[in-house]
Amino acid sequence: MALATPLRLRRHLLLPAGPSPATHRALSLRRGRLLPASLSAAAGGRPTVLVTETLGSAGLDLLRAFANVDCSYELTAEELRAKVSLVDALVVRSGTQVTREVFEAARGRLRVVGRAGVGIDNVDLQAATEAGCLVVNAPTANTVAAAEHAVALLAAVARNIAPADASLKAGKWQRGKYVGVTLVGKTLAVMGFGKVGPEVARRARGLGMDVVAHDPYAAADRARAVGVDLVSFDEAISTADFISLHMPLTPSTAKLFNDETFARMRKGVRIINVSRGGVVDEEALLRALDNGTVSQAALDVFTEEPPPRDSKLVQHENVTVTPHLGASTIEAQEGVALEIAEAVIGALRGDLAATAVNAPMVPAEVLSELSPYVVLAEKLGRLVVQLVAVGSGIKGVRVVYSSARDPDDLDTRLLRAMVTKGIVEPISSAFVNIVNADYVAKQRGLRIVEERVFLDGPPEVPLDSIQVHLANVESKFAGALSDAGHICVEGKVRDGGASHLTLVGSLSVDVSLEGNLILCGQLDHPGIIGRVGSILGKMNVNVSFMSVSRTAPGKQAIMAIGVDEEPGKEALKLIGDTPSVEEFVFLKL
Ligand SMILES: NC(=O)C1=CN([C@@H]2O[C@H](COP(=O)(O)OP(=O)(O)OC[C@H]3O[C@@H](n4cnc5c(N)ncnc54)[C@H](O)[C@@H]3O)[C@@H](O)[C@H]2O)C=CC1
Ligand SMILES: O=C(O)C(=O)COP(=O)(O)O
Repeated sequence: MALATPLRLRRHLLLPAGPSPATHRALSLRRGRLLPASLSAAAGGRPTVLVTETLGSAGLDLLRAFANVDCSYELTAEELRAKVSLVDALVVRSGTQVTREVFEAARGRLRVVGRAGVGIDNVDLQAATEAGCLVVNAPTANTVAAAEHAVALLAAVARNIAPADASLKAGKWQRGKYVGVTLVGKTLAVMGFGKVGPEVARRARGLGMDVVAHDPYAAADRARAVGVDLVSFDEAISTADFISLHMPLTPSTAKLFNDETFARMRKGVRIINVSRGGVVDEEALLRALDNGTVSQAALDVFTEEPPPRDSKLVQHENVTVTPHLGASTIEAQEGVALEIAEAVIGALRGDLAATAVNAPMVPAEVLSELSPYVVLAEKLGRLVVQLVAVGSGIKGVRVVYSSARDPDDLDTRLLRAMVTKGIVEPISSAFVNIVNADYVAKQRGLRIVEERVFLDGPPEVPLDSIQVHLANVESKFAGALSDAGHICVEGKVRDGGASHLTLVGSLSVDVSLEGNLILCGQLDHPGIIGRVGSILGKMNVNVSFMSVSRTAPGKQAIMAIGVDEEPGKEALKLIGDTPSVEEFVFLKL
């Protein structure tokens, strides 16, 4: 649950990387680097942020200090699609539909969607994830504004403020018509007890109301702390005089308030909705208003916004409406604008405020600790996929982490994402990042299984080694097959954070994973190392590392040679022709 000080809750994540123009390469998580360089530094230009709805000025100023900001309000869907491929980030409120078509039109450039507010029902999260586009929101700065608006509407309906005001302005003086009801002693059901719900509950308690709440995911002790009982949906709606809605619009809350649920409410109930219009079946509400089940409703939100001019619901004499004003206070708008500007800038830089909606969040300290292993994981992925024989599809990937850490203290999501990135990117046009790694793996039918090997010892070091196994595939390098017949590579992080290859198949090696690698499988005979070394020397290929391992003297051996340059065809042929060299493979890291 986010707290009231979101700016201090900075978390980090690997920035989404997508297929993008060269000038935006800087954003992608480049091999060998944990965090992407900032756009401005590496691309020689500033990122561009498109803002499609009014945003508090302090937030705009913050964005402008970091990026080119294009404020284009009231764009048509077509205009938005045309602009979105020219920007790195998009900042919206509830009035912009960020659909799958928008992500498709972005053609990989759009990296971040910032929702300056809470509800993200106007953003197609699945499409964002598939596109590797991060979605962040500003979930805390408008909480109080929304709660105050709900309470304002609650009091307004109880005392007929809106119709009485209209009547007097129309020249009438109808004191008898607008007799209200008191709030003291009445029961309010707060539906949804996240951030706004409790604020409404607290205020309603202050007005002398009895408050119950329903939220399938809320903790009872949190509710009790504000003097509220958490009750079942049925109990809440059937005992309340007033019902205030504070849940998100999701497939399971859509039209939750319908003919059937209205029928279970107390006759004459009053309903306040400052959440989302879609949680109410508006036609059913109209019927309930007409038959008196619901005596009054106060609506800030509508299924379609703005609602049609002739909407019977809006025009209904027992309905009080506002045009989605819940978050519209000066203070809340300054707050969300700052909150979202911070989050968007952080995400463009490669770190993230604690408000990612479609990506795992990794605390900064965890990220910093895991950073060398993140690099290693990607390199092992790249290595292992190059060992697969052409035409032998990969299905199952087993990643084995050896560690003395308690499983709860080792967050492997990042590592899994990077193994996936390493495996998928060399063999496809897909760009993989932490947002879309699991999705991309699933799409490609890659089943990634993670296993832990528990080591004794002090848990200061997060990991001893990472192994990547590919089962049921043929290898172009027989020496990469383990005794179980899997392609297997293992790596460790050595002092100073360097990635090392420590196992190929079932043979231990020790070679730094920098530059490129030649693996030779040979019979362990004298002179081979020298011969291969001199071939490379003659061809001007600098050897950075060499490691040899054998099953037994005179038997099968593997030579792992790190090389700075890519050897030419002739050099590779000469290596292959070297007596006793049975096979070899050149691998790009
Ligand atoms: N009208 C406006 O301008 C504003 C509207 N909102 C809307 O208000 C709603 C609440 O906002 P927050 O409290 O910040 O969100 P939140 O995410 O903190 O809380 C929502 C709560 O609803 C609960 N919930 C989910 N399904 C439920 C169900 N079937 N029945 C009951 N509870 C359920 C969740 O467990 C969660 O605790 C959101 O829809 C948001 O978009 C928020 C701010 C301004
Ligand atoms: O934050 C929310 O969920 C809201 O509904 C506020 O919407 P708005 O930013 O005012 O369009």
